[in-house]
Amino acid sequence: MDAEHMGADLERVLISEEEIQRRLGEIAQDIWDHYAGEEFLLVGVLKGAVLVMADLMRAFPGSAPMDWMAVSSYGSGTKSSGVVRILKDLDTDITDRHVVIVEDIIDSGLTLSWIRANLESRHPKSVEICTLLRKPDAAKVAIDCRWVGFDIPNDFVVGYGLDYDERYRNLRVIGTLAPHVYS
Ligand SMILES: O=P(O)(O)OC[C@H]1O[C@H](OP(=O)(O)OP(=O)(O)O)[C@H](O)[C@@H]1O
Ligand SMILES: Nc1nc2[nH]cnc2c(=O)[nH]1
Repeated sequence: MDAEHMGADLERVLISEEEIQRRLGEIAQDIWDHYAGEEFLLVGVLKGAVLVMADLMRAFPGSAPMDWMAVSSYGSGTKSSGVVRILKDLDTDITDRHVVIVEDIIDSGLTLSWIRANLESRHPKSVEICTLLRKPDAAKVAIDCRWVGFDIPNDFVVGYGLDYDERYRNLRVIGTLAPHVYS
């Protein structure tokens, strides 16, 4: 599908490219200041967080190591199943290290609450969460999230890493899909 058709599938743009980049710049500085020279490991959750990770880490004043996990929670549907399975685990031993989980979105919160508990059981020095998006009205479990880019309404969104059936991840904006896409 070409870019023009992808854009036409959006009903509404919720967050522009400029807004995303500006907010990630602010968060990057805040994370950097928070650890005050101590090393922290960025843990991205595949695949949605790929773009957040790329832009966040490039906004740091220095470098930070990264690692990735892949879990299954949504399949190809639009509802979280709540059943989380590790498809790819970390390459890194996080014992006694500061960890920042990097996510694209907290929706029901089920995925991140499971991942956080899993990582905490490995005895890290600390675990914090950074998410670009959060849907407060969709929360099924409370998540203590230190860095949130934007709170958004409880609608299914795509773009900037977020897909609908593997499409739209490469959109530079975040938006809702037009009804004709689902039918
Ligand atoms: O708060 P929750 O309701 O649990 O939803 C959030 C999860 O859903 C998305 O991943 P998805 O399973 O769609 O996989 P993907 O990142 O590979 O697209 C997102 O990246 C989070 O991991
Ligand atoms: N693409 C997409 N994936 C999600 N995973 C959890 N919530 C969402 C959402 O709103 N959009």
